[in-house]
Amino acid sequence: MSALLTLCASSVAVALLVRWYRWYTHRSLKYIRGPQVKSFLLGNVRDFSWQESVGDLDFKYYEEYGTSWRMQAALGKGVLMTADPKALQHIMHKSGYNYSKTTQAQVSVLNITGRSIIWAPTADIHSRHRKIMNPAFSAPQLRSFLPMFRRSSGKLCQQWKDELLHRNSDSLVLPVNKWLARAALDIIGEAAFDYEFGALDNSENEVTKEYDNMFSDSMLHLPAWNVVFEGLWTYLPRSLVECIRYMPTREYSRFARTLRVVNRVSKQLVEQKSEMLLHGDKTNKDVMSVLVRANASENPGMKLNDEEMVSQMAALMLAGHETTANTVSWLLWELAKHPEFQEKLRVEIVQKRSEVIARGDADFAMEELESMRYLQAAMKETLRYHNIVYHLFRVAEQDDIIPLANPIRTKTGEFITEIPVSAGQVVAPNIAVYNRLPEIWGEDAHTWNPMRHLDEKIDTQIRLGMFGNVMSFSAGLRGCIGWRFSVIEMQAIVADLVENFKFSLPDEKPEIIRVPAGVMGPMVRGREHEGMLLPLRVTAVV
Ligand code: HEM
Repeated sequence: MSALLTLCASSVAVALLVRWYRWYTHRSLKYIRGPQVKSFLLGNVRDFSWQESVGDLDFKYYEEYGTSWRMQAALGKGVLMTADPKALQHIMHKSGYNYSKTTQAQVSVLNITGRSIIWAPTADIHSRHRKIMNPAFSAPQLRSFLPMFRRSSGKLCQQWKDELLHRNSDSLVLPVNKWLARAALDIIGEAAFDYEFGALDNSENEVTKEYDNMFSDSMLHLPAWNVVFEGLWTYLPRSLVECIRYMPTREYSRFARTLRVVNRVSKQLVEQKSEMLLHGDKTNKDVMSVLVRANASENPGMKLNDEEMVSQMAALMLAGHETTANTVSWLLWELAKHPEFQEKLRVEIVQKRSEVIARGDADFAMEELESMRYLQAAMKETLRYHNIVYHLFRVAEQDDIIPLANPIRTKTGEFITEIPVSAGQVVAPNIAVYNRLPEIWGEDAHTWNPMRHLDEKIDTQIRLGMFGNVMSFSAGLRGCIGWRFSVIEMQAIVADLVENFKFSLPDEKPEIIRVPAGVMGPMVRGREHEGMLLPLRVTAVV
């Protein structure tokens, strides 16, 4: 028995070694410049995941090496990082499914959402998911959500007014990110599942509690062993890697706990909606109902199975609430730092309000929100400047040649305009740097300046992003399916908040850092133990 075990263990070890050796020696990127690697085991991964504020290292390396450089993942694996517009267009738009998600990216998503669209590992699985989900994200379907978004933002405003009344004050410092996360959870609940989380009414709701600080609890400052361990995943059989979610570590058990709660609710909802469909009820417009109907009318080979259907809920909650809530939080923070722009925005909203009143309507129509130039510019600029997702990780399925708009100097001093990569090469589109390229956004790219979107000076020769050409929603076949949902939601919330409240920095002027916790979120320096936090002084507009 023990001989058999030894044989098995040795075979696994040899197989691992062979796979690793193949990776290590394949068409390398060693001639491309990049930051020094202090540890073979950790590569540069730990430097990035421990940087104090997202972008600190990225912007430094961009200054040193240009728009493409080599970094090193765990166990000596080279990664091509690029913010080069032509390279990104090639990878995200022109290559179809040639650049798929890396094993680490897929398995992390599997741990958080199950077998959802975000996880979908292959072209055929992903296109099947996307086909079923697309109808639920069509522009007319999403526009019909506006009144509901406005109801939620109205509720948020009322809660803040009640707080002010309760404290008998016209101004108060509030953790705006926490409130916005609860509003966004209620919105995704109602729009996506016709389900009331009641998060704004009750922060003790189990789902609200599970999502609170989920990323900072699990992915902020990953320990060294975790980095090496995740580096090993590429060399292990997929079925084994997928079992990792059952390991009782900080990261995996936090995700597993959240997923258990979400799946329980989700299962009931899918059953309920399938039941409604069986009884001929096709009236519900929420995303999940549209999904259940689209799935029912699809031919058997293209359908999502039960597990996949249930997983979409976790995916939508994961992708659709904190991303939007954090973006709005950053937007309010920037308004607090730019009071003149904030006032211009308020005047714009108030002017449109008088048109609504003159017309005898109760609220803004979609066209009115979309015609608010300062509002649109503030959203685009915040998405650009405070991108919640900062790196993507893709792997080339076939040998390829990546073209560059900006030639880079190699270690030997030669300038190259394209980078040949082998199948299996990991490529990391760098959203943080692309969104700050002076050649696209202007010399003041490192300044939050919404006016750039009104001056029409942005270089859009290479079209990449979905909204304002920013990369924050990613791009191409696997770009954010919910970008329109998010934009409509953000404009509904911001217009309401700015019409009703003024935002300023708290007296103690807390230093806000953009922590790298898988996604980028705000924390107060010195109060990191409180988790994600963005406090602002909120004053009622009278
Ligand atoms: C400011 C808000 C948002 C940002 C910054 C954002 C960003 C992103 C990014 C960068 C991706 C690509 C991830 C990758 O390739 O690994 C993505 C994908 C996705 N997003 Fe969003 N997102 C936002 C809002 C939303 C909303 C509101 C929803 C749903 C209601 C949503 C649903 C999704 C889904 C389902 C995917 C996976 C798409 C696919 O793989 O085909 N997102 N998002």
